[in-house]
Amino acid sequence: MNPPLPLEQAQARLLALAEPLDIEIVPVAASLARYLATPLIAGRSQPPADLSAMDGYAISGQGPWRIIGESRGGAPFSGPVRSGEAVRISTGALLPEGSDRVLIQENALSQDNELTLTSDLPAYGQHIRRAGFDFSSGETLLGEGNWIGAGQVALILASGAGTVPVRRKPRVTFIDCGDELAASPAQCPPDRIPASNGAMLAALAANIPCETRYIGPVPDRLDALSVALETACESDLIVTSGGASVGDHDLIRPALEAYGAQIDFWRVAIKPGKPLLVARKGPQIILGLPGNPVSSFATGFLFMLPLLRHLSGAAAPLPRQHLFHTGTDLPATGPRREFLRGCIAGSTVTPLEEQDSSALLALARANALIERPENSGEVKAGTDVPVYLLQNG
Ligand SMILES: Nc1nc2c(c(=O)[nH]1)N[C@H]1C(S)=C(S)[C@@H](COP(=O)(O)OP(=O)(O)OC[C@H]3O[C@@H](n4cnc5c(N)ncnc54)[C@H](O)[C@@H]3O)O[C@H]1N2
Ligand code: MOO
Repeated sequence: MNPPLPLEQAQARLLALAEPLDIEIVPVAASLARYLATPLIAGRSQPPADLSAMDGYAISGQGPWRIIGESRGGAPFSGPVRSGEAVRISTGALLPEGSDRVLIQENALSQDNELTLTSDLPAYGQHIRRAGFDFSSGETLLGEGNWIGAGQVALILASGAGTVPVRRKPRVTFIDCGDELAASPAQCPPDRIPASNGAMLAALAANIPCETRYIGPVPDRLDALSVALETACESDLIVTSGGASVGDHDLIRPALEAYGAQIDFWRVAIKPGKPLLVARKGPQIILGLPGNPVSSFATGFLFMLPLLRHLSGAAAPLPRQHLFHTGTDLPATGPRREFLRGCIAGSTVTPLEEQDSSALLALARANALIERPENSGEVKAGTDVPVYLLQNG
């Protein structure tokens, strides 16, 4: 039996197994939470001309001024402004030719088309947004693999694009495996437990646009597991949970072999989540996550989400760490990298008391995973520790 892989090696191996999916062109509104498949190049400049940043008067010279017209959004003033002249102007309106600054209306008095100052003269160029100061036509605005959020949606539209190239959405099938699992939480016999991992993993993936499907719970029988895997044969990714360990009824490995998948690696030196199994069949990837709910969650967070981001074309698919002070002393660790469920309050993260890999109450109360390096000594309260932010509370 090979020793468990170190975390970074296992993550790199998983991502190297799969290519980002094919490119499709979608309307900008449909690109939210996806990743740019090509760099974004500006098709226009923003602003397209010098604009006023305030409501007031575009002026030329020292004043007083004679008001000769108006420039407003969508209706610019045509013609030049000469020294001693002013044009009424709105925020965002085109600056008339010849005006060299904008006087805000709070600092001016207008009477019978005569404009006078009630405060200091604005400096040359004041309250003017110069053409192209935000971006210029032909400029690279965002790189390939950039995530598309609200700000990016606005930038893509402003750059002159109505559509955007992204990777097609991954098709994912979640399969819950185990004789002990009940499909209905409300009608769960005393010797069973409600199946919750598949729904939890689908929820974990909900921020990444995917086409998802659920199968289960599937009993611990090779024939039943084979049917489930065959049913999911069109998926880009199959995520199973349970049956990944060494027990007599842990059948994911033989079921995958019968399905024709090649096992790439099994077991990672992390706690929880050691018995993670990774396999592929052609372009399809299969993640066999451990059944313990917190182990499933941790491997979902550290492996499934990065893989989904990678398939979706993300430039940086791995989760990001942040530093927080630990609120309590943290015990020494063994040969596995540990991920403690913790709660962040202000700049402090405190591990929950219950760290068993089946403990759902502590998982639901956590909003962070605290990373503890393998073979590390005890850490004192107040020390900075690396933390992954969760979205469940
Ligand atoms: N002799 C050894 N035993 C175990 C080892 C080991 O190295 N040697 N590893 C342990 C570790 S670590 C983990 S993690 C678990 C993982 O086991 P499996 O992936 O085989 O999971 P199961 O045995 O099927 O289930 C474990 C536990 O989780 C519950 N479960 C399973 N699926 C679901 C689901 N969909 N929803 C909710 N709960 C689920 C299941 O009822 C069990 O209680 O193995 C250790 N054993
Ligand atoms: O890895 Mo298991 O996940 O320690 O319980």
